Amino acid sequence: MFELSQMAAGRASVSDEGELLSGGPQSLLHVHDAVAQRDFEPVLPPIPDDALEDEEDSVKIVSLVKTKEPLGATVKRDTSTGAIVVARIMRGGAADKSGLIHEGDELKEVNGVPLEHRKPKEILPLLARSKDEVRFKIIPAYSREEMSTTKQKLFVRALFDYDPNQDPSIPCKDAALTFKRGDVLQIVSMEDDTWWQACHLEDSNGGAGLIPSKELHERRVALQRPKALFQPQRVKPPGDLYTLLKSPCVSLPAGLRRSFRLGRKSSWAKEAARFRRWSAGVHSSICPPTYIEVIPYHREPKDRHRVVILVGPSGVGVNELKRRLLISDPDRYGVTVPHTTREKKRQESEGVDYHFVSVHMFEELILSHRLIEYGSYRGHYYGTSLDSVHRVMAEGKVCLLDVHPSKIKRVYTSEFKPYVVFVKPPRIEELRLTRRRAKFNLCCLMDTGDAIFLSQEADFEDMIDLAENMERQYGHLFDKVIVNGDIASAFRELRSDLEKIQEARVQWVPTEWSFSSPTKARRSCSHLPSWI
Ligand SMILES: Nc1ncnc2c1ncn2[C@@H]1O[C@H](COP(=O)(O)OP(=O)(O)OP(=O)(O)O)[C@@H](O)[C@H]1O
Repeated sequence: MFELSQMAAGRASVSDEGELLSGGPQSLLHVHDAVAQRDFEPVLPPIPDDALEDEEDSVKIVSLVKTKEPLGATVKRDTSTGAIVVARIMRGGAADKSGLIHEGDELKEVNGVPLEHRKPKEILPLLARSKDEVRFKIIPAYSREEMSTTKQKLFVRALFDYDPNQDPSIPCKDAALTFKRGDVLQIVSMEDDTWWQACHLEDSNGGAGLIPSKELHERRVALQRPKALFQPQRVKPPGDLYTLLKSPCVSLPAGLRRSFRLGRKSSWAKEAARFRRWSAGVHSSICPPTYIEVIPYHREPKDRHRVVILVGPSGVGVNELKRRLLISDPDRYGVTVPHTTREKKRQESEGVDYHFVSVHMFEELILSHRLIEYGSYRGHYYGTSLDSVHRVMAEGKVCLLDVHPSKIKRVYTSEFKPYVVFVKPPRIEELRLTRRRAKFNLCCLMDTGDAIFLSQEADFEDMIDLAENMERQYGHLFDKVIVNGDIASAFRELRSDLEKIQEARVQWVPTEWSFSSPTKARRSCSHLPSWI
């Protein structure tokens, strides 16, 4: 490791300052004497003979003892002045720990060798040549006070995967941080607009690494997006569909039987998928998911469980996963009972299958904003109320909610603390294989007794397209993505993830939940305060 041995240029060393601050009145007198005798000063290396007169105030000589650990700094040439400056100090690295070299500092000399007219790559051999000690002559960029005010604790959850080995523009691969979507990172520096520095939460002792800044990632995604526009066979104007989508009853009721949703799928859902493809391609103004600011949440045993929201394109397997969770642990998981205005069937029970209400009562629920989502089917209303979620939570169960992602915002509050799982279809080959094996493509029986035949290939493509659009539009709200290829593996992964969440000592939740309740989740990056 490089260790600090001395610093110079007429300043007290860090440890001297510490002593000055820690004493009482006696110490103060002692310090006064010491200052009067000027014996507080560290032993300085001789001021270089060639130091310019006007540099004396600002030049600093820093000596570091050399060990095997790298210095943890990068240098670059300032294009306007030609000077060699410290481009980056890796947090937790040897240079950072020394506290004596900072970003923006100008390097004048290394071991007495002037750096004027040298290229950054010529500096490494100079460092390598030095044996026990490396001595830098530096013109500091900032005072130490300025530096300390810029440091804050900021935690974010990454909303995309990052592998520096796949990134040709990373300034230094070895200095980069690999992360996966969902990882919580501590941001330690945002001074650079393009490359931030962060460390993994579980690795807070380790050094920081470079990660793409929010702006950089957004720019990159925006550059990739035009590809979507060049798929002529898939881009289709919406026609009459816009009118349909503007209708107040387009959202999917939660807790409804699968057959209802499948029936819906064969009618407007396919067109909706095409519309969304078109609108996403043409009006791609939505910010891509980057990082969301999070804070720790320490769940107390008396606290209610977080609501688990399962979302995904129709037919992907949301209901199947929900069903398996309920069967696997009925004491732990519960589902809401929906409201409907249709007649009760003979075998059905009030409050078990549905809450059977009048149209007037249903409209009251709509007007009082007590419904998370609602829709109409064959002339009857169906909907899921906030109260029904409360009821499941009050039983001490984890409420499994299955809503369209546009409705997540209705429960995106500290009251429900939703944990959102996005169920995603696998690649088309696996989707074909697994669903054909399960004979899903052959025929689906509706609760009316009608059999509908699905045009399998188009459905698979629509499902994948819908999933992509959902992820693009609502990805910032997803805590977990489960790819539902093999149903048994997807279920195992989901169950173990939910158990981990419930048992975790600390959970990371959006910062905005700490400000108000209920809170509105906003999609636009520019408006969401915790979206950085
Ligand atoms: N991984 C899988 N492999 C094979 N079949 C699956 C898989 N996941 C789900 N299925 C089957 O696909 C069909 C549709 O699943 P499911 O009803 O859960 O979809 P959904 O996402 O709830 O869609 P909808 O809301 O339209 O009902 C069901 O018959 C289910 O058993």
